[in-house]
Parts: sequence; C-alpha cells; structure tokens
Amino acid sequence: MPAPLIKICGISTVETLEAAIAARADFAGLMFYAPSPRVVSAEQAARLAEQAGSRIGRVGVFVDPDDDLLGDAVAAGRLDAIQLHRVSAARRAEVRQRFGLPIWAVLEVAGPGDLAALGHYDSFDRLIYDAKTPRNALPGGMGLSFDWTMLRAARHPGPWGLAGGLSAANVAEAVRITGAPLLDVSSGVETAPGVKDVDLIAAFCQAARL
Ligand SMILES: O=C(O)c1ccccc1NCC(=O)[C@H](O)[C@H](O)COP(=O)(O)O
Repeated sequence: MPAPLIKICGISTVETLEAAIAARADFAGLMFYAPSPRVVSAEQAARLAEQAGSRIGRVGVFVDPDDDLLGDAVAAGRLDAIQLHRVSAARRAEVRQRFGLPIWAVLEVAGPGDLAALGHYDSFDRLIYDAKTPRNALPGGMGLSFDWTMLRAARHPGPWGLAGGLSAANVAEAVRITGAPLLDVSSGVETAPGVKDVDLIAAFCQAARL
C-alpha cells in the first residue's frame, strides 16, 4: 500500500507551514471560515502561499461560502483545491465549474446511516469522511472521531480521505483499519484550538507513514 497523503489543516503561521513542509506533508489546509480559531485573512493566505511556493499543496477550507469569498481566497492563497463543508452537490458543481479547481467534499459521519448516501454522492474530486460534530459546534476541527470500522464495508465513490480526531497516537491504527489514502488532521497537532505545534506536526507525519 502506498504511503497515505497527509493534509495538515488550519495552518496559519509561517513556522508551522515550514514544519508541515519539512515533515513532507502533501497539503496545508487554509481556513476561510470566520468562526474558526484557525481562520486566515486574505493577506495571511497570500503570505503563506508566497512562502510555500510549490513545496506543498494548498487546500482552502470553506463552510457554505459565497463566490466573493471563494474568489478572494483562491487568488490570495493560490489554492490547489477547494474543500467544501455543508454544500449541496449542485453548489459543488457550480463552484467546480466557476473556479476550475478540484473540489473536496466532506461527508459528516456519526453512524452507518450517514454512509447510505454514498451511492448518490457526486460533484467532487475527493471525498473526506469527517466526524459529525454537535449542533452549534464548528463542522470540523473539533477532535472528534467516528467508528472507523464502518469504512471497511464502504464503497468509496472516488478518491477519499479520513479526518476527525486523528493524532500521532492513533493514526497508524486508523490507517490499518481503513486503508485511508489521505489523512487530514487539525486539532491533533495543536496545543490549544488554533495553535499548531511543530513537534506534533512532525510526530503525526512520522506516525502516519509507519
Ligand atoms: O478546523 C476547523 O476549525 C474547521 C472549521 C469549520 C469547518 C471545518 C474545519 N476543519 C476541517 C478540517 O479539514 C479538519 O482537519 C477536520 O475537521 C479534522 O479536524 P480534527 O478532528 O481537529 O483533526
């Protein structure tokens, strides 16, 4: 099995961006959702994109965004992909058409019933399975996980990835159970919400490739 791709989500500083690159992460997630403690401004995104150059892919993370936000973020962060939370298939298709970038869709999972919709899932280029969060909480970045064994029987409708509650301590087990081709982590490499840690980033990337 090839080593999984790794996305470190919610990068907001040059120091942690460099840590992700040094650890050979494949993608840095840039958060464009104001309520998130990881949100970046267009100016920060531009600075991070300038620093990164072509050394790491950049995925913009959005919750039900409008076209103005998407346009500003795509340009400032020189994004390679757009991750959409809580967006319909029709809107995903529209965003893909308008911006010409790969769309990463997020399927929120709490129980087996959430996987029943898989057969009808379309208009995406990668599907991220993430843990469903409580009502009124952020739709991601909460350190919550779901029962990974549910994915064993899943018929993935395309390229996919696993998110939700991953850390250096459990990522090898997550890969063993699911065979995930991409791993997405945020709070598991932080010391506090929004505060990424260079050592935790390195440890996560190392553990993910064991
Ligand atoms: O991380 C956030 O603050 C966030 C806010 C709103 C929507 C999505 C968000 N994160 C999306 C991600 O891709 C996270 O990496 C994913 O939810 C996993 O987070 P965690 O469980 O903390 O590793």
